[in-house]
Amino acid sequence: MRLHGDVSDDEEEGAVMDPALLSSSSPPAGAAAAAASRLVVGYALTKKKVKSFLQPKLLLLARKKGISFIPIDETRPLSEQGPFDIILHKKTSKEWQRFLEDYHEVHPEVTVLDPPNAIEHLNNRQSMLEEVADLNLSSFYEEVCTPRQLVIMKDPSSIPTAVAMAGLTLPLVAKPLVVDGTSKSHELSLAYDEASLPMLDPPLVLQEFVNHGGILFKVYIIGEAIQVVRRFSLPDVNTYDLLNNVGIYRLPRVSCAAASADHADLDPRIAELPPRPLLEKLGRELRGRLGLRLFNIDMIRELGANDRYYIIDINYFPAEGKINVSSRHISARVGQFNIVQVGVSSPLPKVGLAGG
Ligand SMILES: O=P(O)(O)O[C@H]1[C@H](O)[C@@H](OP(=O)(O)O)[C@H](OP(=O)(O)O)[C@@H](OP(=O)(O)O)[C@H]1O
Ligand SMILES: Nc1ncnc2c1ncn2[C@@H]1O[C@H](COP(=O)(O)OP(=O)(O)O)[C@@H](O)[C@H]1O
Ligand SMILES: [Mg+2]
Ligand SMILES: [Mg+2]
Repeated sequence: MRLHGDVSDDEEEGAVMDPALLSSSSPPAGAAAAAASRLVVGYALTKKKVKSFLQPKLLLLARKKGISFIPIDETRPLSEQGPFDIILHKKTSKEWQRFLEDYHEVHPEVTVLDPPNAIEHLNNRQSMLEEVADLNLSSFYEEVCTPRQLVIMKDPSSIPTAVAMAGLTLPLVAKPLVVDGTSKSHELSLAYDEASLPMLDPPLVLQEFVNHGGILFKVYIIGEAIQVVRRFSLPDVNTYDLLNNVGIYRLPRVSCAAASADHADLDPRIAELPPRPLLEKLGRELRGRLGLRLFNIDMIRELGANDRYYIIDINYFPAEGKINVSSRHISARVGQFNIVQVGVSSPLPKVGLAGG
């Protein structure tokens, strides 16, 4: 049963080493490897994700801990595969969601990472940020909010009036409303003037651009573990830019392409990481509210307001492989399982400051 609507594997480039080949020294024997394991993780991921996440070092380390990763065959019933202790997935189609929920009804003892109905919240740029508004951070000096934004479902000609009614301030970042793993869902634009707004293509979210010194914090939350890295972001927009630019500007894939800024020579007021206790509280709150254990938060600090942070994006099961340190350790604890301690060297591609 080929599940439609996913970013199908056939579209992905490149051959991928089947991790099951690594789970035993003898010829590939997923079942035998699984039988010898303390913990069996079935996974349903695109080839791109397998390549970026299930790196050989992770698999060998997991194997030492008695953990094996077994690919799920989406053309066969899940109940005929396994048995699994954990199912790890990043698939968005409705068929897959039903497939997994039916299986989990029969096998409630299997940990699903993460429940599809929880992941669904992050597939929409409005619902993904709704929980942020209700965060209880009263015991913190810092403020964490989201930029003011407006959802436009259709009728581009209505955008200028809607923006004026909402009192949004230009420039505005236009983002596709739906996030579905395709590159189209990452096609962002920057709108400088009201007259250009009808050129946008709904459904979209229009979000006020917040100057933040060109540095973004990517906060990875994996179970109770938290890892934060700096990335180059879009440059600030000043009054001169606003007065001398009109139109809609397509933005590059900043968060994917951005190189690490962890070792860049930056103004400490811009580069200083958010306070650890704040990130830990954010992690706890959002894990509980979103019902997720594998996600990351894109966070910026308002330029000149050292204690005001904005969460602008939340991603499910993002590319941990881009966490930049010469080697990184993430300990992921899920429920009663301690999945893996990951030590992987992951040099980052060097790119210039994005955004031009
Ligand atoms: O949204 P931003 O902040 O850009 O972060 C993206 C999203 O998490 C992507 O997932 P999605 O497309 O589902 O939102 C993810 O693609 P994968 O999950 O396919 O890896 C990218 O990984 P890389 O493309 O490997 O960088 C990661 O950089
Ligand atoms: N409201 C905003 N203010 C300032 N910069 C923003 C804003 N929204 C997005 N950006 C910049 O654009 C990048 C991509 O936006 P994001 O919402 O993370 O989309 P994606 O899901 O494609 O990563 C961010 O990493 C940040 O650099
Ligand atoms: Mg992002
Ligand atoms: Mg995103």
